[in-house]
Amino acid sequence: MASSTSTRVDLDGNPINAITICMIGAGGFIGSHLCEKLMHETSHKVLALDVYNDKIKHLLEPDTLPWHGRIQFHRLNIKQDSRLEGLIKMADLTINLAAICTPADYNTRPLDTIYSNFIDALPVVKYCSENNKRLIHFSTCEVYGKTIGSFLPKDSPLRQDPAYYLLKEDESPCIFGSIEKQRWSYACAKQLIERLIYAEGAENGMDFTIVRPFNWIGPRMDFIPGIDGPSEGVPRVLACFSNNLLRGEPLKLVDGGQSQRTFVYIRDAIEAVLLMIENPARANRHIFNVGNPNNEVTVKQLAEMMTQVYSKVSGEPSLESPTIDVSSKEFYGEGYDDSDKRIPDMTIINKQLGWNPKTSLWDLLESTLTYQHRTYAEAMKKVIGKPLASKA
Ligand SMILES: NC(=O)c1ccc[n+]([C@@H]2O[C@H](COP(=O)([O-])OP(=O)(O)OC[C@H]3O[C@@H](n4cnc5c(N)ncnc54)[C@H](O)[C@@H]3O)[C@@H](O)[C@H]2O)c1
Ligand SMILES: O=c1ccn([C@@H]2O[C@H](COP(=O)(O)OP(=O)(O)O[C@H]3OC[C@@H](O)[C@H](O)[C@H]3O)[C@@H](O)[C@H]2O)c(=O)[nH]1
Repeated sequence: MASSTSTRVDLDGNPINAITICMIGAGGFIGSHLCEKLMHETSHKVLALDVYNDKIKHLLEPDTLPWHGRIQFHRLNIKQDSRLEGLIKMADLTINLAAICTPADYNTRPLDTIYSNFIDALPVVKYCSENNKRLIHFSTCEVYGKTIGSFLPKDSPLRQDPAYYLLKEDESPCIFGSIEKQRWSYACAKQLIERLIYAEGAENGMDFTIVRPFNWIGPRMDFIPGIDGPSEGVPRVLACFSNNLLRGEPLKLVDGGQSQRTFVYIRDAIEAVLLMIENPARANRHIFNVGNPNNEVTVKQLAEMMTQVYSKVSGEPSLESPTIDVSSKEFYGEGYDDSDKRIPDMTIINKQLGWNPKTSLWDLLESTLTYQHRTYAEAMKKVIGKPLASKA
């Protein structure tokens, strides 16, 4: 149930007034969690824009929901829809989440990736700037690319020095591979739109906040191939590994699974976004890393942990050989490349918003894989036509 605005205050003790938010890409993974949070815990209104609404249907129907009238879905493609400017004008704040953001697309559909992450975001920035509207734009940790340390010899002690790997919003360079490594089409398009937004702030006084998510994961992320997405589709790693576990097949480790990632629970990350929404004076003109530096693993370790957790929550024994190595060329095709290591520096978000993530990797995997099992195990059983062991 929404709490009344008079009882909620911002970080400086001022009452929070209800606003209208134009959320583009509201039907996706992050958007669905943000809409849920806004409906359950605030009095803000949401104009939810997307081409799909499956992940927010539970918030839109039936009319008897306590937040009825505070969320309105507009099915539109921002590539070509004259309603966009009007909807941005109706709102106090625009949040842009719309993007192609699955690595399997970056090297195989580089044009769509660049158009989606740069060209299609241009009118959103323009309408916000021209109409003096605040913009929260979703960028990515991928704008950092590779760490400086990755260019040092493998046995160099400097690789252990945070100066060579810690990713800082206001200091770290953006290091991408060569143009034929089309993996970087996404990071490069995101970097250019960040620079454009920053320039709108500097030259035209636009109020903006840029978010750089570091591998946010949780329920409703992407799709399970052959169940609620194309059988030949390749989602992000959480859904790829969930799919393997649901099918009882080995998890595929791209190039041995040696890349490192830090994973943050979606619910923790959404807390950070709500702080940005409700504390504009502290969030405007800032770029924020949002991740959990304490949850670092190699992809191989992630696979091992997910195998253990899934066995616990499903009651099914794990395979004798739970993982299998696959080359990146075989898995993603020509032009794939990878970020070696991603640890967010938390100084700026701590200082401006006092935010810290709370959930350990084990705990977030336990709640997420419980959701995956509950949501997909029965459907998967039908697809692969073999009965699953019931939970002991
Ligand atoms: N999830 C993460 O860990 C992560 C990490 C880094 C960056 N990001 C960024 O956060 C944003 C949201 O990511 P997500 O994980 O929720 O992805 P998602 O794919 O689940 O959500 C994106 C949504 O945007 C919509 N969309 C795309 N193009 C559109 C268009 N032309 N018109 C209307 N709607 C359109 C899609 O239908 C989808 O529902 C993206 O910008 C992504 O680059 C996410
Ligand atoms: O089945 C798989 C899937 C993925 N992987 C590996 O797992 C790692 C993570 O892959 P993900 O698909 O989650 O995507 P990445 O972390 O590389 O990029 C993501 O980062 C931030 C966002 O901008 C995007 O959501 C996406 O680009 C990569 O090293 C990838 O090669 C596997 O080893 N096996």
